[in-house]
Amino acid sequence: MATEGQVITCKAAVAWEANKPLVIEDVQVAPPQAGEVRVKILFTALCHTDAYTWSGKDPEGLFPCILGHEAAGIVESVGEGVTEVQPGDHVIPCYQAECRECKFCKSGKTNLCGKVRAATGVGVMMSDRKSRFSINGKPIYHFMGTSTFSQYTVVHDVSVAKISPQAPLDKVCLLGCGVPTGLGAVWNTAKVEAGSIVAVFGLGTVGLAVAEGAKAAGASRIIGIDIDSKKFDVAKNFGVTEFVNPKEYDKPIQQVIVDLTDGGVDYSFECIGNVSVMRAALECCHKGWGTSVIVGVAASGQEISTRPFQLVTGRVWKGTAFGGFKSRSQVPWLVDKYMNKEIKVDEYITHSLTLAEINEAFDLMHEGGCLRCVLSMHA
Ligand SMILES: NC(=O)c1ccc[n+]([C@@H]2O[C@H](COP(=O)([O-])OP(=O)(O)OC[C@H]3O[C@@H](n4cnc5c(N)ncnc54)[C@H](O)[C@@H]3O)[C@@H](O)[C@H]2O)c1
Ligand SMILES: N[C@@H](CCC(=O)N[C@@H](CSCO)C(=O)NCC(=O)O)C(=O)O
Ligand SMILES: [Zn+2]
Ligand SMILES: [Zn+2]
Repeated sequence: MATEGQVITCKAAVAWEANKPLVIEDVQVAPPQAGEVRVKILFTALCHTDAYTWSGKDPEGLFPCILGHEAAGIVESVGEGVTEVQPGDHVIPCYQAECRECKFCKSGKTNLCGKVRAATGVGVMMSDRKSRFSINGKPIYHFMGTSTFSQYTVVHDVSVAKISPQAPLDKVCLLGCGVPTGLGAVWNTAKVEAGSIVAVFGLGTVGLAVAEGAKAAGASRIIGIDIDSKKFDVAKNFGVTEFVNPKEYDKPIQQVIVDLTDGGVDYSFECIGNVSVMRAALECCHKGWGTSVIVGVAASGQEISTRPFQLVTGRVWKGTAFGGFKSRSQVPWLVDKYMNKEIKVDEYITHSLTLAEINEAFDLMHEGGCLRCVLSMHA
């Protein structure tokens, strides 16, 4: 049955309130308006940022909402004026938009885009500042401009990357967030050179992708730091050469790393979202040139600190969103790299469940053995 122009009623996981179990509801999804695309989501993974917003600690977290931002699907219909995708195209929704026209996109200095950010931060679509999701007339907020925990979602046309129709959607959904973030933190933000010594704090999906990116960049040592020693076996497969568990030392972890590396690392990456670890990650960098990249998302109200002397003496503190990748231009390229076996994706998928099992999937995420859990949306 043709659905174009019609309201679609489908299943979605609704976060009614912070920290309360998600509820699978029948949700009405309005047709896409001008500049919008309605996507049938086939697979979505869970990322820690979904859990962060769900926890109520995200200043941009509005309820009720439909979370989810690491997914893949097929375009169902497009609104007026949409030219770059059409029904049937295989796509990855992109929480970091790329309009190619705004001050940010034209700067050549950042992957951040300003076109729809103000709307996506408050859970609505840009054209009329309204949601396309509702339940019996009650609006449900969008999330990150993607809301992929729904069988159908509506996104801005600047927030969708068209990918190879050959790519397996149950795998490449991961290229919507965690894996590109880690790879890009190394390749785009830090620009790690061959021979570098790298420290990775946090060996979840993002940290492991940092390790993978650092290995590809030719790093000579990749030191993985995690409070869960079970992570090390897996981490070796992603390029980590040495493992440090801070719990096994009395001295501060930055001192441990400095002692291990004759003065500090060339590059460090914080992939946890813990502001104390962010400080340690900066302070374990080598005097004169060491660069630390903040990747983890810390809760509202948290602040970073260090002695300014750390920066005066040449250390550099940076951050990255989506690894600095320009989403619409580079996600298709990442998909092709995966298809050519140049980057890992399958190895990050430890669990597969269905949309109906989403609360179990979040429980799994908080257990050490889970990297990414992929949900089949129409099973
Ligand atoms: N900047 C971005 O664009 C971006 C994109 C995706 C995810 N993120 C963020 O990156 C972070 C990591 O995401 P993930 O999915 O890999 O998370 P994860 O929870 O799977 O991994 C975090 C790891 O850190 C370890 N850890 C926790 N506390 C620690 C400590 N004090 N010292 C050392 N290790 C510790 C955990 O054992 C775990 O292995 C999250 O904060 C997420 O929100 C940011
Ligand atoms: N709303 C949060 C911001 C969270 C955040 O920093 N998000 C990252 C992506 S995390 C993906 O897992 C990001 O891209 N930030 C840049 C942006 O949002 O434009 C808060 O306010 O704390
Ligand atoms: Zn994410
Ligand atoms: Zn832009």
